[in-house]
Amino acid sequence: MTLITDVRLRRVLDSRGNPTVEADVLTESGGFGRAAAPSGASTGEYEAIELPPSEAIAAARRHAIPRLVDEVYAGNQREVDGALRAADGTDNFSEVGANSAVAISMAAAKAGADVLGAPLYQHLGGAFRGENFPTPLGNVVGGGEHAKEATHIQEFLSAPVGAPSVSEAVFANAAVHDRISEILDDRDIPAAKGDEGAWAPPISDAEAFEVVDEAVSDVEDDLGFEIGFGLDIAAAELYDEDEGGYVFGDEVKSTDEMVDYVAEMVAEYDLVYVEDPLDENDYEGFAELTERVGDQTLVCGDDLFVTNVERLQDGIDVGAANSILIKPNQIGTLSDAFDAVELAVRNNYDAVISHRSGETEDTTIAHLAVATDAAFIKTGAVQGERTAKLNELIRIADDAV
Ligand SMILES: O=C(O)[C@@H](CO)OP(=O)(O)O
Ligand SMILES: [Mg+2]
Repeated sequence: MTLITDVRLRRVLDSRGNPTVEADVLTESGGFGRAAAPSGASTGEYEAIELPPSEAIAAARRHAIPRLVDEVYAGNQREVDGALRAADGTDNFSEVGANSAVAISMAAAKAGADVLGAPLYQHLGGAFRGENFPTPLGNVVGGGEHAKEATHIQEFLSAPVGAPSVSEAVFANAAVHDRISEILDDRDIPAAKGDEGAWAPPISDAEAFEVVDEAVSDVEDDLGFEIGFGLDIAAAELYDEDEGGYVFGDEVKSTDEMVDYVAEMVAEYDLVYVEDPLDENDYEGFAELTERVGDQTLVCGDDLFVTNVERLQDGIDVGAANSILIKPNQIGTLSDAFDAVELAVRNNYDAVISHRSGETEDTTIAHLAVATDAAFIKTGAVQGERTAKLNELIRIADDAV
């Protein structure tokens, strides 16, 4: 075990060109770890608080760093994360900022791995991890809060569930992304890209279903293994209480209509995954949908659970879903993210480790997915800050990290 001897914080760019927090953690024996906080656009109401990076850095320097330097061992993740929580003193990291907290938490884990001479996934998950790999969910068409003048549904996600290896799965998602641009071209539809590199064409959700279905089938035929697709509806962003439901342009769907719509899409397109199909406060609606389609598809809570064990437990109690999205920056530390995965797994929920729409080159979530033996990882299909994680998964599988 080696003591943390220095924590350095700085502002760096994220993929949207916004500043974010990067942390370096150094140890007595020369260990080093570096990590950066991602940032959401369609953030959940109950997420831990992201402060403006300069404020988060100043607060962490004042409150957190003195509790870590010469006090805590880098390899003891619970102690690192406990010190961060104690330094903050709130439930939601509103003093220190979840962005500073998560950057330090992840950098300390990397320093701990460095000291051991082990890859991060092994330090976090143990000696027997590294055999199973998550299926990557690749965002190939999208809109919502991630792109203007595009689909109402935030993400259409390619899901190569039959891929024989993680590398083939990663290339399959890139091929679906590419095939979609050809199909759009054939239909004379111009398409910009959204924040995560997905195509953001000015088409209806109904047409997007058709296009993605065609692309997925074509690539499935080419590659010879099963590729399905799924959605992140990000329904909290569509929900408007004053309008009395979910706003899809000129049409407003009531909760019952929304449940029917999603259930119909699951049946029609054999969807393998549906994230945030209803508002983040609607446990009941989630439970009704899960009752209807939970044996056919994953119903995943992102804004609903915000990687928070209390919200997850509430969901488990009412049967709200069968899967949880895990985003370390939604809760602030790796220990909290692990606790959420463990509670999920104990209750037969699949964990899906996820990026944010604002990302950096940081690859921690690739290791987290392998360390937790997660069923899926959602980290885009193309674009540098997304491929950083996908390529790291390929390296982990190749024993080359
Ligand atoms: O809703 C989501 O799942 C994410 C990532 O795709 O988006 P954001 O980071 O904007 O919350
Ligand atoms: Mg989401």
